[in-house]
Amino acid sequence: MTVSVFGAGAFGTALAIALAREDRPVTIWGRDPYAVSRIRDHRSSPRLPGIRIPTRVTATANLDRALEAETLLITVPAQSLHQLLDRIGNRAGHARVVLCCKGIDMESGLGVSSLWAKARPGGTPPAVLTGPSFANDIAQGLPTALTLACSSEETGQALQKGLSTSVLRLYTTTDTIGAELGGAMKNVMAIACGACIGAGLGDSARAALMTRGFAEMTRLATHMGARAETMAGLSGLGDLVLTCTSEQSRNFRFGLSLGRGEDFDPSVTVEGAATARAAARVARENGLPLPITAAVAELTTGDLTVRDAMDQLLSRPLKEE
Ligand SMILES: NC(=O)C1=CN([C@@H]2O[C@H](COP(=O)(O)OP(=O)(O)OC[C@H]3O[C@@H](n4cnc5c(N)ncnc54)[C@H](OP(=O)(O)O)[C@@H]3O)[C@@H](O)[C@H]2O)C=CC1
Ligand SMILES: O=C(CO)COP(=O)(O)O
Repeated sequence: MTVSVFGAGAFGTALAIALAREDRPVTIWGRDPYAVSRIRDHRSSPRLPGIRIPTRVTATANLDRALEAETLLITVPAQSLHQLLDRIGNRAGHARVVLCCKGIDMESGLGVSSLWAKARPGGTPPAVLTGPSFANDIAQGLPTALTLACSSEETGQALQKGLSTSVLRLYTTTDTIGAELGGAMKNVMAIACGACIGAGLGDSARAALMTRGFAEMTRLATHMGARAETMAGLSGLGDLVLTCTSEQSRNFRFGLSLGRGEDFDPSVTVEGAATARAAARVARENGLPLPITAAVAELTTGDLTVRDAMDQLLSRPLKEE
């Protein structure tokens, strides 16, 4: 199976490295010719410091060449997906598409697979690859387990076989909506948990946010047609645990900076900020109570302080769990 990765960032490069280590042919497409030449000529990426990219990884800025692969892994941030879709146009042909981005599109309020399907009516629905995995861990060859979601069981199994490696273990599901919303919403909860720890509110408060955040993720996802059990898997609970407890997470670190009142580098990809706003809007429109998500949305726009967010959440009416 030939694979092209679209997006020369941390995650795309890490996946390419994992496949190349097992002698699978893989090409990275990047929009920035400098980033591409750095991979091609120097075998390194500033987003994966200290990692050497195997020579079996090919890098190109030529979109048509990358689109010749049988499987296309899309690894740009969720808010950039519509731009990439416009750029690809109808040139993806019959390739199998696997979306690896974690977010809800701000403009449409759609998850990434729904956004792709809307832009390609009648086309083969894309698969989703998501779950607990830091790019740096994958690039180092550390053991990782992910969810490969595909509405077609047969295609899902073929992708599982083609993309698993001896240390990257893929589990299949047909619930693409559950998988993608779990991956999107755990970033929102990681910002909340980072803010909580940054403001010195303690580990008990973080555990409460993770648990009630998980309830919100499940409420939103099941409303959108997902299965509740998907949320308890790698793509939901698994990624929630990883991202809410590790300073390797950019979303968690962004939350920490909010809690500490510190600046955060705006060039760093923090998917949970836009996703919180998109999800809060979807929730309002559908009458779904997502109080943590709403608070994170307002925290990221500066409309709420961490202290006010805490007071707001604690003063909600008492209820059954
Ligand atoms: N990093 C991680 O540990 C993991 C990340 N993910 C997910 O993967 C996705 C990508 O994250 P990650 O790789 O870390 O992000 P990075 O910030 O490291 O890289 C993003 C890449 O996408 C490129 N890009 C952005 N917009 C466009 C566009 N419109 N067209 C083409 N390329 C574009 C950037 O190019 P340029 O440099 O030119 O801006 C850059 O190469 C996110 O949704 C993230 O949640 C999932 C699991 C783990
Ligand atoms: O998705 C991830 C881990 O599964 C990466 O998290 P961050 O985007 O917060 O770094």
